[in-house]
Amino acid sequence: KKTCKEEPTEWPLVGHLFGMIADLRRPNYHDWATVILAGTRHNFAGHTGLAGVRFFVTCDPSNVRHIFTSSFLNYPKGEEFAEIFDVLGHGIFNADGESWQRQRAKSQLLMAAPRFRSFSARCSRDKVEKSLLPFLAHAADAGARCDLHDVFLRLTFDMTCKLVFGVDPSCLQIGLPDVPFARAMDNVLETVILRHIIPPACWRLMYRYEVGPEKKMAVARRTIDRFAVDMIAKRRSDLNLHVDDIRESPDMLSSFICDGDASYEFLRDTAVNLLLAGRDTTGTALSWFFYLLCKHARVELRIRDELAPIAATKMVAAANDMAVFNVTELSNMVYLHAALCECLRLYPPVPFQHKVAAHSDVLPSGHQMKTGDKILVYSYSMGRMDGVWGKDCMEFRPERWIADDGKLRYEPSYKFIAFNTGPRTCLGKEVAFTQMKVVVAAMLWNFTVEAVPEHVVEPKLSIILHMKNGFAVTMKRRNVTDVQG
Ligand code: HEM
Repeated sequence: KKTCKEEPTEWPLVGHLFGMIADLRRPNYHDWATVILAGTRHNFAGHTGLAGVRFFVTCDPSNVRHIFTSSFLNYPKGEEFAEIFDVLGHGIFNADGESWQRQRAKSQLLMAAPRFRSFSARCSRDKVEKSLLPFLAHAADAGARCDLHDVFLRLTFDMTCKLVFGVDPSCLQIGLPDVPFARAMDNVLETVILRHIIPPACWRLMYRYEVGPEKKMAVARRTIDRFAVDMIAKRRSDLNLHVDDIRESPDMLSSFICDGDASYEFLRDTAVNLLLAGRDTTGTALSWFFYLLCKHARVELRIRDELAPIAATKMVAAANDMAVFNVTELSNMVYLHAALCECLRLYPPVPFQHKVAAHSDVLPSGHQMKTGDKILVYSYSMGRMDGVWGKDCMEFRPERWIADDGKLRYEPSYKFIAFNTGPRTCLGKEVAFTQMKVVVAAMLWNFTVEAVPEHVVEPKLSIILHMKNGFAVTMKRRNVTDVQG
């Protein structure tokens, strides 16, 4: 018997499988999952009878804390996850156990180093100044519509390539060149979600014979591998040409090569994992942020008010000059930080995460897990539960992140799981905030972004919360000398 009428129908033999496949046609799968989780008190247990697979979907903070932290070792990602995401090879996202620990320790050491942090801050500012602002100014002057989602994914792809390879492929430029790697990555992410639902034997066969959605996957994998080979070869030859500079290059690939981890397989897997981690997440977060600002002029004004005293210290002489901000200048902008967190609560770029029960266990919600049970932790739904965030949980209200003393309010990461929680917490959180703040400040100060009214914005069915139809906007310059008064 259904607890909530939106639940997929359970059929004899095949369990919830057909119901879930039929529901793939829904315009917003994540909203549907959210309605079910709200109606089932945050937890839904199902099975796909044929293969005997049991799955459990949860957005219950006490379960999340148990799965990701207190019983972390009992809930690895599992072999099936690694197979579904085979494009990521043995990289950090796919790894469990000792291999994950080794990779995490290495990346953490590198990303926490002051040299890497200042490299990341410098790259973000330079990219905004030299690519993003000129691109948007051109769009504004031409009065043309642009797809802001595409612009941000190009921007964050360039930024991430610079951090990972030390090379900026300049995908964000006037004329918007074709980016085969990015297209391939989008195809991978779309196909991967089907692999979560279609029985493994079926999708493996489809992949082998390159039919149906798996054809796109096979083609995409070849494109991704070609890109990685080219970038690694280029970096190696650059480094060989300037042998003395190898240890000075702050990008991640150079550091790994210097550490002696130079096997092609390791470098390829690391690079592809980091590109996915950096490009899609931050680009997606920025897209939803501007989507929300277009609907909440009040929030946009408050961020501009917060920026005004910083902008006043900058000399902007001519009407068309544009102000650019350093991340250190923005470090005290509490409202901007709160608004970004509020956007990540409602639109987490990674809408759900995948775990498996290594041994039987009982969750804090009382649900019994058996060895091999699949678990989907639904971050998207967690941000939209009134039992977790209060009756106004569907409202975009940055103020909820600000305490009475005007400082940022602490929210535990098992409740705000956009960056994950526990030992596998996102390693790029600081890089991501740096990039987002520098981009938002420069765009809001120099431009007005207007959403094209008739354009429908909704999430794509993908493991990243991409926008299905993009985000059509028009840009208008703000006269910075006037507003500085
Ligand atoms: C708004 C931006 C971002 C969000 C929302 C985000 C979110 C996440 C989430 C949810 C995970 C866990 C994924 C999983 O275990 O399946 C994760 C892991 C990770 N993220 Fe991020 N991320 C962001 C930006 C970045 C950036 C810019 C980088 C690096 C340049 C990065 C590097 C990583 C790495 C290396 C991991 C793996 C950690 C591990 O497994 O131990 N992330 N991130």
